Amino acid sequence: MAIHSNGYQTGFGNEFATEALPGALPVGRNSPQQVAHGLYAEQLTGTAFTAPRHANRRSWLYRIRPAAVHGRFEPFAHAGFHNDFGSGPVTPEKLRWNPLPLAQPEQAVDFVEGLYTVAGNGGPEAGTGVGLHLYAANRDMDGRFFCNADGEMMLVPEHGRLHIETELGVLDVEPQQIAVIPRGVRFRIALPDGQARGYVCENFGALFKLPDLGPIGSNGLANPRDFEYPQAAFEDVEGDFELLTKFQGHLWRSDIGHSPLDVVAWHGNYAPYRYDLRRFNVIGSISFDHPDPSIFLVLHSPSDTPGTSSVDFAIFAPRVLAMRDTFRPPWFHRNIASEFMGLLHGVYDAKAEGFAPGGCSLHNCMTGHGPDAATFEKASAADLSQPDYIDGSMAFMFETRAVIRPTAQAMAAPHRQQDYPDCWMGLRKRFQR
Ligand SMILES: O=C(O)Cc1cc(O)ccc1O
Ligand SMILES: [Fe+2]
Repeated sequence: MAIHSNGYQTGFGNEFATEALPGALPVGRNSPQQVAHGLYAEQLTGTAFTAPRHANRRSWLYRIRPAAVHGRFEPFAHAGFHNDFGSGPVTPEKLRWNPLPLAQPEQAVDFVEGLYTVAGNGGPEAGTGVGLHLYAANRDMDGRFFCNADGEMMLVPEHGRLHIETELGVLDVEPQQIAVIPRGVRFRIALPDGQARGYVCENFGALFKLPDLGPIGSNGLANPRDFEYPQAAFEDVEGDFELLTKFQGHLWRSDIGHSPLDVVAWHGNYAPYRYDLRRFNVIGSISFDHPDPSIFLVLHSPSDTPGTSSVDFAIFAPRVLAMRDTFRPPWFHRNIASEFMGLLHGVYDAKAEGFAPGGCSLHNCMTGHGPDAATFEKASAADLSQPDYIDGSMAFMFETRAVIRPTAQAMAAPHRQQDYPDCWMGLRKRFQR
């Protein structure tokens, strides 16, 4: 069973129209008395009906059976994937993890089974915050579909491609590309390389959007036309399938006698999309000093406080550092925001070693951090007459307004680096009167 991509349409949040069978989309109305080809019309809203026009997101789906047609929900156990970020004490310690081990051949694990919750804040009930998860999988979702009613999901592959079949069409992504699947959209993931590993940000707050550019002007950072949305693609298949739904932090299952990937045509602006991080137009200092990493913002979910995001997704992409009389890597700092980082490729410029592709780190609110001792020694003696070319490296950060709470399983994980804080202990006193 596989649905092939019918290609993409471009432009962040555009009003798209796509049909996999000619004539399937109604013209001039959304809900005619009879839809062509005997399809059902169904609306999917991602914002309040009355959200301002510029922020309003909804799509009309023309499908073989409405989404309501499936068996009864019952709880589905998945101990590793949840939104239980706890309410007790949370350590201010600097934390780092080695990559989650790849799924082992003796155990077949699909994308959903392979989800592992590292940390998070807020939750689906609060309607703000994030769930931060990893995945490690080695088999296709077979006869199983997934849907997240708690938030949109940003998938950030680090190893292996993902073939993501959704109700609205297919997204193919490889490491250094991301996919965003809107809240409520049903999907199935196949692994063309047989192995996959990466990160997931589950966004409980406002939908991810592109940042305003202010004095940067009308171009730069992630450009809207580089966001790709699928053309409609469907299957007409019956069988004994399973629909898993994440609802209020827990998984539920129901039988479904047909594939829910049966949307023949759709139109609207609420749809899955992909973006290639290598298309990010990096802007930085061309005189002196290292700017704040907000300059590297790809997408953000705003909070109710102007200028303060619920979550920012920023990337550290290949770039040239030519600043004069400047300590070029990230400075030492303590921030009000909390920072969860991952590495997709290469070496991150603030950490000489120990931060591996597939690994992650957490520096919470006001926790002092910055370059490790080896990076500091190197960069404070570097020859600044030449530019530094940061090539072949891609790191990212989910930065949140609220403190990020690591899960009990992440704190106890064998792949947690217990000695991580030691990487700063070699920063000796340099002071001289
Ligand atoms: O801690 C980090 O490595 C992320 C980071 C990078 C940067 O360039 C400036 C601030 C910051 O938190
Ligand atoms: Fe930081």
